[in-house]
Amino acid sequence: MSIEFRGLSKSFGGVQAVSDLTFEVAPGRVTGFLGPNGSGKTTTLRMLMGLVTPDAGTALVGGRPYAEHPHPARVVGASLEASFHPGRTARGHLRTLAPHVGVPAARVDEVLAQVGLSAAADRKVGGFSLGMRQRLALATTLLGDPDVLVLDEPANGLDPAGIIWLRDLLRFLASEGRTVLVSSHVLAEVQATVDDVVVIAQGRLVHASSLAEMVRLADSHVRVCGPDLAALATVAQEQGWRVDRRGDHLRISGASAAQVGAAAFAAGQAVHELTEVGANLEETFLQLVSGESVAAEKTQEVAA
Ligand SMILES: Nc1ncnc2c1ncn2[C@@H]1O[C@H](COP(=O)(O)OP(=O)(O)OP(=O)(O)O)[C@@H](O)[C@H]1O
Repeated sequence: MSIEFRGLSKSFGGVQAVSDLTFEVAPGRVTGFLGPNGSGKTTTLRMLMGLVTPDAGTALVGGRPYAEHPHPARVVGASLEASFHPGRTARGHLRTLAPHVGVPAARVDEVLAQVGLSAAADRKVGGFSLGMRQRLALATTLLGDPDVLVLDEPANGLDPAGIIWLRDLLRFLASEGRTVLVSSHVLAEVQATVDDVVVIAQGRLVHASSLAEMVRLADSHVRVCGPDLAALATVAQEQGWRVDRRGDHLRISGASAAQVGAAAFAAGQAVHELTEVGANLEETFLQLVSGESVAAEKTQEVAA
């Protein structure tokens, strides 16, 4: 079940929170919805869930507005409005929700186990850490076994082990064919989790692609040195890789260090240095959201 945003706009007083936003979120993949603080992520997700009325445009899940699904909570699990009564236990909180979602009480213990909260099931939520609250919020979204998960900053408050756990869970849920949309203001936080990225700034779309394509945009390359740079350049060009000569080394794009090393070895060319220079994704992300022209031009190339 895909999510579709078409020409979505919303302003609050004089503030244009979301402006003519159009993008799609595919099933079976984890999509990162990224943008700096105040860029309009939460407002967009709230419009998807029918909590805010757009000034223009549509936000559809599986081809219709969220509220028009016969059992909406069985279709979309969203962590936007997660609030817990501090005096209630984790199990009690989920048991209260179960009838509204339309699932039997037995489902509660399943989702508590899924998020690693079985041992804390009968503890009061008021005493929960931020990470435990995040897990409970996730349990809430999973209650209706929905096809679509919409998670607002789910990694907030999780420790490193918790972040790895969340990554594995989200990847598993996507592998089951679910649509997983995860908002974050830090690309690095979701980089290892997401398949696709949607970046917004000041309410506008600035980039939408697979993560792989964004890595290409970030221009990762292999740095190679050797006694005969001209011969090494010819070897790389024959493989169809892009080669730039930079002083005492070559910068080769479109290949891994292993591929460059193997090609040089096959051609009998000595290599003195072979370094894979990782894509600086965070820098690309910051360029995108600050609207720097270089990144914008590159984005248009990708879009074309
Ligand atoms: N109910 C509201 N009334 C007035 N202004 C609002 C309201 N909701 C959002 N805004 C404004 O709209 C803009 C976008 O806010 P939004 O919360 O959607 O951003 P965000 O990308 O989710 O930010 P963050 O990462 O900080 O959560 C901000 O300028 C915010 O102040």
